[in-house]
This record gives sequence, C-alpha cells and structure tokens, in this order.
Amino acid sequence: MTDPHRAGFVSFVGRPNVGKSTLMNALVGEKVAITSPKPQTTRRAIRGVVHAANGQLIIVDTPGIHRPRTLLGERLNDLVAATLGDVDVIAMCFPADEPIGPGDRFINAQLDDYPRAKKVAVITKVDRTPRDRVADQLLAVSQLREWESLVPTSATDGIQLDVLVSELLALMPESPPLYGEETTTEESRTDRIAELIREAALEGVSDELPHSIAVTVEDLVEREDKDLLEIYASIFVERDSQKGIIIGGGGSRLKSVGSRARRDRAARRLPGVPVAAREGRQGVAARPEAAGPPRLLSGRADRDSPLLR
Ligand SMILES: Nc1nc2c(ncn2[C@@H]2O[C@H](COP(=O)(O)OP(=O)(O)OP(=O)(O)O)[C@@H](O)[C@H]2O)c(=O)[nH]1
Repeated sequence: MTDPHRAGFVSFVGRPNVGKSTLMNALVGEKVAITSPKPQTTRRAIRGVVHAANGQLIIVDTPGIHRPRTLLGERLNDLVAATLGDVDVIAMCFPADEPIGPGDRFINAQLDDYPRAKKVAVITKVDRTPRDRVADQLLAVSQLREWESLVPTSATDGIQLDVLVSELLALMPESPPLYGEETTTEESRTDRIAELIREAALEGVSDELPHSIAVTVEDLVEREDKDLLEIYASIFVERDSQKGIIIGGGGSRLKSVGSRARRDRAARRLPGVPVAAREGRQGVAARPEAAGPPRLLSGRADRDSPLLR
C-alpha cells in the first residue's frame, strides 16, 4: 500500500538570526509556487510550497514572536497568534553554535498557547559547528519540551533538508494537494483567486472540512463584450459526503461562495480586471464547455489526475 498523500501548513519560529529565512528558502528551493506574500484572512502570508512526491508543505510566514514593548509589537504578536493558531506544525529553530538563551525559552513557552500545532525542533547551521557541540545542543533542546521530532540541518550546505521535509510531512494531515504543482510565480493571480475561493468555501465550515478541500482555477477568460473576468474553477473534496456541505441546499452555499470570493477579490484589489465568476448552474465550479452541474469531485487534485481534465 502506498503512503497517503499529506498536505498542511508549517510555520518556522525562533529568535532573530537563527536561520529561519535561509532554511525556508532552501526548502522551497526552485519549486517556489508562491513567492509574494499573500494577504489572507486565516492563513496569513504564504512563503512558498514544498512539493514532494507524497505531499505538500505550505510554509507560512510569521513576523516573529517577541516580547511586546510597543502597540505595534502587540499587534504583530496578535498576527502571530492568529497564524500559529492555524498551522499544523510549528518548527522552532535553534542555531547549533549558540547556547539556548532567554529569547529561546520565551518563544518556547509561547508555543504552549498553540496546542493544535505539533512542535518540531530544528537545529540550524550544523555545517559550522563541531559535532560534539551539535550533540550538546541536541540534548539541551530536547530538554525544553517533548518535540515530535528533532532534526539537525544546514540550509547553506543542504544537510538533512530531505529528512526535515519527510519528518514535517509525516506530521501533516492526510489531504489532497492544496496547491497545483504547475503553479509558478507568474501565475500567482490564479493562486490568489483559488485561495479566495477556498477561503469562501471554508467560511463557516472550517471545523468540518479543515484541510479537505482544494481549489484549482481552470480558466480565466477576459470577456470582450464586458469589463469582466470569468473564472472557471473546480472545488475538490475528499469524500462524497462533503459535497453537500459545500453545495448547500439547492446550491445556496455554492452561490454564496461565488459572491463572497468576488467581493473579497474586489476588496483586496487583486490584479486583473473586475471579476465576476460566471455562475453556471451553481457558481464557481463550471467550465465553459461543461454541460451540466459544476464538477465537484472527490479524490486527489494533482496535475496527473484525470479529475483535472
Ligand atoms: N553557516 C551557515 N549559516 C547560516 C545557515 N543558515 C543561515 N545562516 C546565516 O545566518 C544568518 C541569519 O540567517 P537568516 O536566515 O536571515 O535568519 P533569520 O532567523 O531568518 O533571521 P531574522 O529574519 O532576523 O529573524 C545569515 O547570515 C545566514 O547566512 C546555515 O545553515 N549555515
């Protein structure tokens, strides 16, 4: 039996200069799906997506946890709290070559406020640290809490990054891919639109369908006769029983998903002409050539999936 596909959200935390950005960039590598931060209501800024054979890691940026000294600091901490409250895994970074200090202890203590997220420790910069010091650091970090996993890495030398990815993936929920593998930075408009539709579809049902839905934008058609962008998208759910939740009685929820996504798109001034999703019979999931109701499908939504054709 093959391993189930997993996908979920991870945030890297740690005091300044511990190597978070370097690590995130190394993990995302050339497979950057989204480079620009996306304004989002629940997921905050997405740094990038790591595509692996059996899963996807969506790396979410946080502005950094710190002791608030100013109102701005408090606001930033609120933002951090909203983000960390929503991720599947929090990966805390510790440099191999510096002793654990009060800053690390403060952040580690804050992680208790996010019980939903699994906690992983990442030891960074092992390339420039003698082995015995790395071993001491592993011991010291392991005494801070019961980590789900503890991984020594070097982002600059590419040491154990594959191990980190597989450890993180193993902690993610089973889920179809949440972002299309074919997405590139140039297509970030499509990503953003898909994310808006996803948010709209999850509105009010997030407990029932936490990571179970994926949205792919199939086509964008700029209407010649009107100042309109028609969006054709498919919503994928994992189980048949979830279709009804998304569609709603008589298609009512699906219709409101379309309206909400349009409203949010206008509010966020996403690039492109003003949008109106053609509602087909039931809103967001119709394609130009599709006769009949929107395709609301079960199963994996990867590029090779016949579900996408
Ligand atoms: N030798 C070595 N240096 C590293 C590694 N990772 C990061 N660095 C260096 O450590 C410094 C800090 O790295 P950043 O990635 O900016 O750290 P950060 O945690 O994102 O810092 P803030 O943005 O201040 O929170 C930089 O000079 C990096 O080049 C590594 O694996 N090995």
